[in-house]
Amino acid sequence: MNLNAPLTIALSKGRILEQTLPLLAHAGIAPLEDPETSRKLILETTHPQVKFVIIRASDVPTYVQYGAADLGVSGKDVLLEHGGEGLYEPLDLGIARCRLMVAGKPDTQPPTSRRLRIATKYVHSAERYFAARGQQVEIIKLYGSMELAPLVGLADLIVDLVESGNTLKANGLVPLEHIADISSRLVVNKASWKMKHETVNALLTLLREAVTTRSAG
Ligand SMILES: Nc1ncnc2c1ncn2[C@@H]1O[C@H](COP(=O)(O)OP(=O)(O)OP(=O)(O)O)[C@@H](O)[C@H]1O
Ligand SMILES: O=P(O)(O)OC[C@H]1O[C@H](OP(=O)(O)OP(=O)(O)O)[C@H](O)[C@@H]1O
Repeated sequence: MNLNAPLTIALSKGRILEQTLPLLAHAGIAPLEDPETSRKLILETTHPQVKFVIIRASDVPTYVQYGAADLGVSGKDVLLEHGGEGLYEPLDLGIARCRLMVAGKPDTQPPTSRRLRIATKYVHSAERYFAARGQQVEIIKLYGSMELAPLVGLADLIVDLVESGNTLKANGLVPLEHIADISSRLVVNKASWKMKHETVNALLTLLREAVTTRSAG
């Protein structure tokens, strides 16, 4: 790929990196070191104009919003929380697919003397969802292991990601309501989109092609 401007791409370790690397490989871009084992946070790639920055999944929109990275790959769950300011979201990569759901114990009854308590990492999505239904709830912000909250009486329900349902099942919980289908998106800094349009567009075309080829295969 012929790029006439340098590009920084923000990626997070784990499933996003694992599933994005084959798509980037289609564009001739591969890291020079294994990002899963390297301690480096900035990685050179096989393309002299492209580097990766390796950050937490929930930090990707922030790096891209402020232009510290031109592009990034971010779960729609994270983008819904971030709000999408300063970003374009031109391509659904169709990876890291799951659902954002309300879940709880199968016999959950709404409390009579207080508001329903919802434990979640997804505060904004949960607030929007229950507000749209006219339900007054108390949101309890957690950073992980949401499934524990209903088991120990911290919350009545949780809002979390569900893929196979195994995590819920292992903890005696059931999915109750579907909030949103989630997949990872290519995000682009708005200024980079304008200033480096030709370069960003060249990469976007190749990634779109990789996504289409993979879906067909
Ligand atoms: N079980 C799952 N199946 C499929 N996709 C998932 C699953 N869990 C999370 N995802 C998607 O993958 C993205 C990255 O998840 P990952 O577990 O790598 O990071 P994280 O631990 O949620 O993020 P952070 O480190 O910022 O807290 C999520 O934002 C979501 O879009
Ligand atoms: O329905 P399942 O297939 O069980 O997947 C759902 C689980 O996956 C995610 O956690 P993950 O495994 O990514 O751990 P993390 O939240 O610590 O990153 C999510 O937070 C759920 O706990």
